Amino acid sequence: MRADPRIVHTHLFHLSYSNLWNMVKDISSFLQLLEQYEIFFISCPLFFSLLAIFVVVFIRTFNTRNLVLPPWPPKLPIIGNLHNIGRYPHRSLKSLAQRFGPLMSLRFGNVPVLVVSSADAASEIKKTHDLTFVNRPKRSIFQKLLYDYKDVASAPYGEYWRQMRSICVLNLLSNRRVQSYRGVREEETALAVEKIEKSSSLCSPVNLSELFSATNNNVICRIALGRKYSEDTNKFGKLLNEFTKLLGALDVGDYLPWLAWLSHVNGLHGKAEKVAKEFDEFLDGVLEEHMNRHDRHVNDHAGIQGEYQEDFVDVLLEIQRENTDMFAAGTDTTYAVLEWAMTEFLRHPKIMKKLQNEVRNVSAENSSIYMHYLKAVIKETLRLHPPIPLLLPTISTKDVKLKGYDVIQGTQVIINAWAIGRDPASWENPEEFIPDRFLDNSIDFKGQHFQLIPFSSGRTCPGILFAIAINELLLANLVHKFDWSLPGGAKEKDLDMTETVGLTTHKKSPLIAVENRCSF
Ligand code: HEM
Repeated sequence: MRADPRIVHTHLFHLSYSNLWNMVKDISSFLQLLEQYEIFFISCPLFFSLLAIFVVVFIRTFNTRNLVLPPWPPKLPIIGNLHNIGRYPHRSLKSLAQRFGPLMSLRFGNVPVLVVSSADAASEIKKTHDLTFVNRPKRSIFQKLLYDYKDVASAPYGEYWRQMRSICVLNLLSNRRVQSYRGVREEETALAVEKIEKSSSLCSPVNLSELFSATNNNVICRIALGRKYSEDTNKFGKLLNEFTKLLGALDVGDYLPWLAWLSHVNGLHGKAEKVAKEFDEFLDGVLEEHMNRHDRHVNDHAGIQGEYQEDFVDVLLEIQRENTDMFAAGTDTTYAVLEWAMTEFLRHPKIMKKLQNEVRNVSAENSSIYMHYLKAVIKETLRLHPPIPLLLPTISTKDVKLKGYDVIQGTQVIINAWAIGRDPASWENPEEFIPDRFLDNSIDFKGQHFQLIPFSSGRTCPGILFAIAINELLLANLVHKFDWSLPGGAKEKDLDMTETVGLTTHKKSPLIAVENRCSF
């Protein structure tokens, strides 16, 4: 099918007065965004002289090919559509897609970008053209933080990635492995419940965000690194936090290589190098501890099966150390689900009651099989609040036709899972939190149903089972043992739903709740 000839890419600018005004607004939000990354000084005269030179180069570059590109919003010289990203890219891109369609062509600096905002289009990318879009774009921050793209998440598709990925899936995150971590999950959940009981006995509010993050960190550290690092909780937690924040930071040099120096001047690269070094030192300590433990075990138990239990690092030690950092991907994302689920419960007490009825009536042995409503609640939370709303970007390795449009080699692909989860074409009352919508169908998040892809599809997340196991257990325990309310008699509508900025989205202000009897 031939696409609408009106969108043939022959003109550079289509500016009406109204979209000129929108652009002015967008540019001011772009400047705010830059300010956030401390590069507000780009307004220096040097920048504007370079700008003039590149306007000419830009226009020449764009007018060379006659391609049928997906519809696009107006672009600015040099920066293209970088000003359209806004503070919350998943929200800004959804609004743009409502005007320009589920396949939208943008340009971030020099880089062509395809934004995908419907289940149907995502399925084309992830199913039909999976191999064309399986690679990740190179990003200098990833290079600095992820051992020159050696970790599973950023490694280029190929033999090395396949090996790392299969180690992950078979040895660390398989169903059998995840089952074997059950004891750790249960112990840490019991400790979390104990903490809440203590606070409740004094009628003190509970900082649920902090509790979820700490419990999840403890579970992951015990499984991944062999022990808790709670004595270093603040240090390790802060480091992880900075690590994930940096992964989501906008590095202008990735899109405009001639401006790469800005990230040196504004300290972004310096920060990345510092965090990478600190992470490295932390992991050195973990590895040394493991090697000593392993040697001691071999000496003490020569040939006898002892209590020594292999953790992730032991397995990874046999291969390479670079992959330990993938747990940064697991911590932040997993606890975000708990935080948003509890937030939605506090806004929808009837839903919390319905889940309580279910968990209070199911026996412990059957719990994971029969808790249909709990599973529905988790799906609904992932639909409305996917922890990585734009998934991880990929890049096309060759020119390809997609629904009649040209996608050129080197195009970065952003799949807006957040927008897809709220698409009225797939969901009735898409903005409402209604777990019941999952009770009479088999829609799941494992990558087969493209209307719900918080873990992506194709090159999907290998940590799904791991994440769901801890989420189900902690959530079930929290509503089984306690009745929750907002502190000080606050109403549901008072709950602040503002999100954090970055690769993963959390609630910006911590979620504080109290037991019902202490709410006034
Ligand atoms: C609710 C929790 C989680 C969510 C929503 C999530 C989501 C994602 C997403 C969207 C991707 C990118 C897939 C793509 O677009 O290509 C990803 C990749 C990945 N995740 Fe997760 N994740 C979660 C938990 C975990 C956990 C617990 C682990 C490990 C313990 C983990 C390890 C990884 C790894 C290693 C990758 C890279 C896979 C590859 O590129 O081959 N994730 N995850």
